[in-house]
Amino acid sequence: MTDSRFSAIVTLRQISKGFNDGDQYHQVLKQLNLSILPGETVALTGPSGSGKSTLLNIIGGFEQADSGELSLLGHSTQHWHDPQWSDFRRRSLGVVFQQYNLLTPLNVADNIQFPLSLLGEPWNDWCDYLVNKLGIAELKQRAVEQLSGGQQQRVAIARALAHRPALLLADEPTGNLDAHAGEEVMQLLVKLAADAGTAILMVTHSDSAAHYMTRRWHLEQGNIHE
Ligand SMILES: Nc1ncnc2c1ncn2[C@@H]1O[C@H](COP(=O)(O)OP(=O)(O)OP(=O)(O)O)[C@@H](O)[C@H]1O
Repeated sequence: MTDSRFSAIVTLRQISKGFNDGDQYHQVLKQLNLSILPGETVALTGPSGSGKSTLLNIIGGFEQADSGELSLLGHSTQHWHDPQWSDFRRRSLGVVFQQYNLLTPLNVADNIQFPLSLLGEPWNDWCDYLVNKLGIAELKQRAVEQLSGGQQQRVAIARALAHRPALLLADEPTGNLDAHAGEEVMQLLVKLAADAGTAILMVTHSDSAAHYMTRRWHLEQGNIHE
């Protein structure tokens, strides 16, 4: 599915999105033109309700824009249906949420291997590297619900990067952690994504988390200010 000629991982052209709020129409995203290059890291900031999650959801294919064009890995998604979106997500997308969203019937190792198992691939040296760097190698057989929040977020990061996706979407990844654990998680996230060659788009309300990214998109009243 990848096209060797593409230069941007994500390209938005004139992307708009709005919602009906009672009898009022509220335009959340106004004709946005944006792109993310391979390996770039972008913090997406803005007031509550400004549309950060909506933009992330559009890029991940979880919501549709009202108009405009989204291209991923050099392919227009205009005519994509479920199989194309599933293929993109399986091969090229990792996600990290504030609420870890780990698979609770599975242990740590099985959670991390999950994206690889969808591709028919086994645990590999990269997975060992991830768990060692994240300090969770000793926890591989543990049930995820027995772990602390910081440990669960480390497992979520390993799972998101196990298949070395081109793009990681993160929504408030340090939102549930104390300041110290949040700093540690951000340092690891940035280092390991760089090792994997993964670009990051991260929604955050935290200035200190945003500083770990090389670019910042500030979303306000439907427009992005960089
Ligand atoms: N499915 C929906 N139906 C109607 N309105 C929606 C829907 N999804 C989002 N909205 C509205 O769009 C606006 C943007 O929401 P969004 O969740 O993207 O903001 P956000 O910047 O991520 O907010 P927060 O920082 O509080 O998480 C809000 O006014 C929200 O109420």
